[in-house]
Amino acid sequence: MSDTTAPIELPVIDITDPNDPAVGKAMLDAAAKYGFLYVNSKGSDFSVEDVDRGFGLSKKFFASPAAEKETCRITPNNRGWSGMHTETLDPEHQRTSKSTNPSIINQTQNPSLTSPRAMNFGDFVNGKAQQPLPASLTPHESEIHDFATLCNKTCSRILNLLALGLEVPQDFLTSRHDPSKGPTGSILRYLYYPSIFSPATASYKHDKDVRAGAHSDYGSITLLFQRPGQPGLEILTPEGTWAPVPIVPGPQPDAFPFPPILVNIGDLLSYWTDGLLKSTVHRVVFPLTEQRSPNPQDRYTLVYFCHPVDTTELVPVPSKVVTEHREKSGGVGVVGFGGGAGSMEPGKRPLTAAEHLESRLAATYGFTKE
Ligand SMILES: O=C(O)CCC(=O)C(=O)O
Ligand SMILES: [Fe+2]
Repeated sequence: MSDTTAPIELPVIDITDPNDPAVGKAMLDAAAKYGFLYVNSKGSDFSVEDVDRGFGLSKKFFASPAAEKETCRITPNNRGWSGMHTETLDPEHQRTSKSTNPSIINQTQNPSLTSPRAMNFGDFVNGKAQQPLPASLTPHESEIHDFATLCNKTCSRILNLLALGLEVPQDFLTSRHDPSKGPTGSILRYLYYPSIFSPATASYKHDKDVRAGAHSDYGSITLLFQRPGQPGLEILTPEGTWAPVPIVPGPQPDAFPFPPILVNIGDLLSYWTDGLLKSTVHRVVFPLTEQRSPNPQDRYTLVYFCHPVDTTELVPVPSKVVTEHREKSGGVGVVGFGGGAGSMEPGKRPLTAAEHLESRLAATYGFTKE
């Protein structure tokens, strides 16, 4: 299942009008077929400057001294900085050696492991981060908060359109993702992947090593901002091959003010819709095209993982589209992690969003709640 095939062609959806049922249908179809789609940057809530500023802050952070980053090392609430070797996204394949013993690969001191450098920001309260910020970012707290707020606004458009496609009350999803109603698991994340030519990764091979192991995301939807000339994302197709996702789709790269925002469905929304919406496995590699480029670049991405308010109960979505899917697929099968919301046992209370997230984080970081 490790062949890399032709790049995948995903639809680009214009979300300027979040109340257009035809757009809602197109959004739902893409989410059900691929689990991935692009949102046209033109109809999003972001200006070119907003996105440039976000990438500028990320670069500033990753260029700052390690001792400064250490002051905000990642904690069990998933906030903070992780250098290499903290995440175990896909322990089977995330290695350079041929060893197949996961207990060896899983050791954080194993120098052959690679994982992205990341900085995670959780909810802001009244514009204030609820976590230590490093010296490089303390003067920029309000800009980081503004970026996260824009992400949440764009997610609201997308969730509104998905609700239209699902034919449920239009605010069914947005009202459950409103951070003013309480803490959420949402995370804004800066990511940095050195190019295969950088000293940190020079011994790596494009066909053996990955920059971020195969995984699915945990939340409802994820926004991914990418820069031209910094490819690497691949998604697992239903045929079991890896398909690269172009940064700018289509024949006219200049058609967009900045590269379209890549959106994908996470495990929670897949669980909530009994697998109708797909939480597609993806990974980040050192692409061959990039290695052959005369000017190979490090890859920086900005990611926003949108989660519901923690206390949201993941009751079955009251959607006839979901019900039809459930009936057609012969009941709820294995959906993400722990079955689907529709397989709730009588008399048992539904899982909350916070419980769903906790179970996924425990699997990735080995964190367990006391
Ligand atoms: O940086 C990327 O391209 C993807 C990141 C990603 O998949 C993640 O952080 O979950
Ligand atoms: Fe991901």
